[in-house]
Amino acid sequence: MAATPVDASIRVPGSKSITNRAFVLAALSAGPTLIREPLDSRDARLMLDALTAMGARCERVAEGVRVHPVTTGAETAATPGETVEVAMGNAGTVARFTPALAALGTHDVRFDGDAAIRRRPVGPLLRALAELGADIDDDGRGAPPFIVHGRGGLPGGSVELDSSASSQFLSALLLVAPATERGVTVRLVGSAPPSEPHIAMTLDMLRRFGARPERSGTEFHVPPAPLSCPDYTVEPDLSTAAPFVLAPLLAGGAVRVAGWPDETTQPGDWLRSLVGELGGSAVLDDAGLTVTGSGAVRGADLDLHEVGELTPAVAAVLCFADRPSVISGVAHLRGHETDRLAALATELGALGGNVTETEDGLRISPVPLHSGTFRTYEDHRLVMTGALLGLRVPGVEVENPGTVAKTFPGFVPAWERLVNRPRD
Ligand SMILES: O=C(O)C1=C[C@@H](OP(=O)(O)O)[C@@H](O)[C@H](O)C1
Ligand SMILES: C=C(OP(=O)(O)O)C(=O)O
Repeated sequence: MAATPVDASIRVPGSKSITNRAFVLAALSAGPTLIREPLDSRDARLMLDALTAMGARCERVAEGVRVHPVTTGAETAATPGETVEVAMGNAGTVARFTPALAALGTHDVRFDGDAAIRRRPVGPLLRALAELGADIDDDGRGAPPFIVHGRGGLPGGSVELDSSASSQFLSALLLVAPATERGVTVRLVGSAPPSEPHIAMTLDMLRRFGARPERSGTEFHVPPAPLSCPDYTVEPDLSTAAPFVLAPLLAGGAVRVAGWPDETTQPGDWLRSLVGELGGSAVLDDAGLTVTGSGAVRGADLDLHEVGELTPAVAAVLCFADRPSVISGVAHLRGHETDRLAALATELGALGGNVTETEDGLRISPVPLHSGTFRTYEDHRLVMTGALLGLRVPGVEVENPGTVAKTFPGFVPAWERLVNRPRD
């Protein structure tokens, strides 16, 4: 079916990855940090709640959020001897970045969350933290729920880490490293971590907060350092922008995304080159990013190892390409919000699609799709996938769209404005 061309200007909320790193670094800083244009979503709130439970004070102010660090927190949420509860929801950033902070405090902190987070990998990180001096009780399961017994500090030191299941393990160690007594040296073992831009983001933000991280290939060193960044502005989330940026490829027309940064460590910036490869055009200027498309999509073989979180949106577009496509390098998506490879193969298949799982990705052979329910497994990015499919397939019902609140509570009205634009 020929879709109605889109023509929209949109603004997406702040980056989840930058917001939650900024909150953590602010909580470890010497003084208060004003974080401007932060994301306000389920994952961001879970992060603020976790930091508050561990003694930080987080104030919503007109300009954004002001975080008063753990060290100056007037009161912790718990009385001495009481176990602090941290709810991680299904937020990878909360699950991976906050346990180390609990080691710095003096309480017992119990971490748990949605059923899905109990299935997401965290074992290699917990083992590394224990080697750096954290006292962690996980009954040897390497999964939530687990308790971190705060000992008032983290000695630090050298550790080997297999971060191939998630780059967030490495980011977690690097983020806490300046607050450790001896600093942290991490030597990566096993296959390369995914999401290299997110590692660059961690190093960049550590520098912005005054730390001096060093990297030599697979070895990282962060010496102890006082952190400070009184004023930090969060970039728009370019991965949240993905469905909007890709919409003109499926529907034709144009979408402008305001505030697209000239330079960024966000993986979503790769969308600019992807759009060209799939047959559209993307122009970055003072107005932001403008993407145009004709509704015709070129197939492509794509290694998404570095930008795995974009896979669900990209897979939707490739279902309408002029030839079969292969997505590779993303075996780790089986440990994301849900097993994304299984979910995409199953749900695209349920609409008539020919999508099969490979060892490390998906093979997508374009065939006509039909109406039906697109199940979303409490995964925000699958809601976005279903929305994209709806541009070309009448009668796609996206199950539980509210789950998109993990990163973009306003997604549904924003998408409706894109799709139901007033006619000229
Ligand atoms: O550090 C981060 O903010 C993230 C890293 C990536 O995790 P993985 O390396 O586990 O894919 C990414 O997929 C996730 O959405 C956010
Ligand atoms: C993998 C993702 O999230 P999380 O931060 O929970 O890992 C994602 O947003 O695609």
